[in-house]
Amino acid sequence: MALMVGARVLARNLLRPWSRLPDAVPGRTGPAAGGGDGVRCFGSPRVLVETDPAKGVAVIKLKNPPVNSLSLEVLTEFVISLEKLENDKTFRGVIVTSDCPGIFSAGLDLTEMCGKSQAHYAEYWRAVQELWLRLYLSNLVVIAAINGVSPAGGCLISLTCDYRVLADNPKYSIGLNETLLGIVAPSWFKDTLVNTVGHRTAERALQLGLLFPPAEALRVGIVDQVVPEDQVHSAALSVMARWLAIPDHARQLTKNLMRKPTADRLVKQRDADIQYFLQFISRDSIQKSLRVYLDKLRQKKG
Ligand SMILES: CCCCCCCCCC/C=C/CC(=O)SCCNC(=O)CCNC(=O)[C@H](O)C(C)(C)COP(=O)(O)OP(=O)(O)OC[C@H]1O[C@@H](n2cnc3c(N)ncnc32)[C@H](O)[C@@H]1OP(=O)(O)O
Repeated sequence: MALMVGARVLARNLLRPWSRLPDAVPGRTGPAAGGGDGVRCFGSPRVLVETDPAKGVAVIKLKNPPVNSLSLEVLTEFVISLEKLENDKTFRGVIVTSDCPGIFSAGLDLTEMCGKSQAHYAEYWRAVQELWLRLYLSNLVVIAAINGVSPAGGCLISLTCDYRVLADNPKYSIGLNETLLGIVAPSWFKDTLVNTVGHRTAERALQLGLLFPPAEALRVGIVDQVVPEDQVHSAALSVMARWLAIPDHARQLTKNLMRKPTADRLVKQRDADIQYFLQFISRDSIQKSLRVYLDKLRQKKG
């Protein structure tokens, strides 16, 4: 039942005409994503989309302050924006970045996984799955311009992209640090990392919950390029131009060849994966770990 409610909510959101989204900001023109006129913006307050139709490129900027945590709303709005871009043949590439200074994304929203109902957990997890599937199998060239710290789910978002550019700032670490929270990265998180850095590096990184600073991130291959902070966006645009020089059909079929077997593993057992998540996240010991971790984050200031 819970699963059906979750699926219905997501389906309703996905099918809702864009212009009727409650938070939509349609047709606003704004400063160019890559310079020049004709850039149009749409999206929602939490997921801004700047489009440059002449270049065929869009920029998705996550804006969920203070830390760009991936709440249910952010996940849903992200999927809707992506789908809109996928369905508009004007666009061939998208850059994913953050509008929150110093933070790409703090990952999954811990408050969505703590002290909530089973129905809520199911709805939330389905939304996490949905975003991962959409990003991982996107026909667009997807480039991450990582302009801030990127733990756990934030790292996962960038791992689904075709290429990762990280700003060279020692504070901007990246990795799947789930074990440090007392939780476990699911198999498809693990697969995404293995496909990027190889089995041994992934095993060590996952068990130890490693967060890599830029130079190390580049060395292990969890990012493809490290550039000075003020050049992240221009570097992402240069990389985009190179990837867009490849004929779409050949690149897309090749991407599919590389990624579909991994995605299919989740698609085939999506409901079972949700049930597994429900069992895991509802355990008293896991809820306690999450509460302790959240309290530590909150007390940091005091
Ligand atoms: C066998 C298989 C089993 C399968 C079962 C599945 C199990 C579940 C798997 C789920 C996987 C989880 C992936 C995740 O993404 S979990 C999230 C991991 N994220 C983190 O560890 C990052 C935590 N945050 C930080 O380290 C820092 O906040 C920061 C990002 C470095 C920023 O530091 P800052 O000093 O600028 O800000 P800070 O004061 O810490 O935070 C400001 C407020 O934001 C709150 N907050 C931070 N992160 C989160 C978050 N991820 N979710 C929700 N809220 C967050 C923080 O509590 C502060 O709140 P407040 O202002 O004090 O109220």
